[in-house]
Amino acid sequence: MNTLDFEVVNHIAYLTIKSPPANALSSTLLRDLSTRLDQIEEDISVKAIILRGDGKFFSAGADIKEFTSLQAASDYELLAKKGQELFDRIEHFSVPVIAAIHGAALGGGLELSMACHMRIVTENAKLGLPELTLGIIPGFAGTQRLPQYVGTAKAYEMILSGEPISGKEAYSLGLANKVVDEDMLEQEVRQLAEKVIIKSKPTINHVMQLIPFAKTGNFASGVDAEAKAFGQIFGTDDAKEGVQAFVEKRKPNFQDK
Ligand SMILES: C/C=C/C(=O)SCCNC(=O)CCNC(=O)[C@H](O)C(C)(C)COP(=O)(O)OP(=O)(O)OC[C@H]1O[C@@H](n2cnc3c(N)ncnc32)[C@H](O)[C@@H]1OP(=O)(O)O
Repeated sequence: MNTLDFEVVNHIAYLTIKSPPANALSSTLLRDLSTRLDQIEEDISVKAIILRGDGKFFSAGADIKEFTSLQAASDYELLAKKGQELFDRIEHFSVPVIAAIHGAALGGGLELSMACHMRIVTENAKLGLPELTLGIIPGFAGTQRLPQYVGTAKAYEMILSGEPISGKEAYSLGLANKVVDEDMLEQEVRQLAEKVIIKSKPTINHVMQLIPFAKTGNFASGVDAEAKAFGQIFGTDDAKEGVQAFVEKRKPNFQDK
């Protein structure tokens, strides 16, 4: 798989988009990403994923050059559906994905990062949905996810003007969890992942299932699922260990079961 580098180190899967010059999201890259997710799902040791871009950018979006090979409206619709399904899979993945954004996350690149669970950005990164500038519209769920993060007024402005915002502004709007200097990005993202991987895997998995209920606005179903999961988690060895460790004033030793 040439479009993505992949390695697992200390419970963290590193997925690095490697598709020069702009890390455009070609159909090959999207397929490779899906295959890597399959692989990660099989690897019970993985407790966090870091998604990043090699070279100058995180990703400049869908591969504009590939668009010229498509003809019918149904071909474009299928392309959008495939991207949407993959990003939906990421949003509902059982392991958290942290996007490390530098350079640019534009169009499909921003849409991909918005499907991730957390984003750390560099101050000068450009984040935007410039599709209208190309005479097209966002197709990988950008019209739906962007307002969830920045509110509808800012989403209208960003999509209709086509102008990107900086990493600094993305953080101030709540689109990013943290803004950092470019030379600190790798370290900051790893430190966040390290805070996740010391947790018990069943607790991570439950949270990953529960938070998406909040996004769909289905509060009643969400709290119902939360209560069931809360009941289940108390049957695990790690819950017993975590509570016991608190009482004994020591750090827990989780076994991920
Ligand atoms: C459903 C989803 C839809 C979409 O995502 S539509 C795509 C939305 N994205 C965009 O419109 C972004 C387009 N790209 C840019 O605005 C700029 O580029 C950048 C800001 C990312 C970088 O600007 P700079 O540093 O000046 O570099 P450069 O010379 O423009 O680009 C370097 C090379 O990268 C190719 N490239 C850039 N973006 C894409 C892309 N999205 N798809 C395919 N190729 C891309 C260029 O053509 C060029 O290539 P060469 O060196 O061969 O001329």
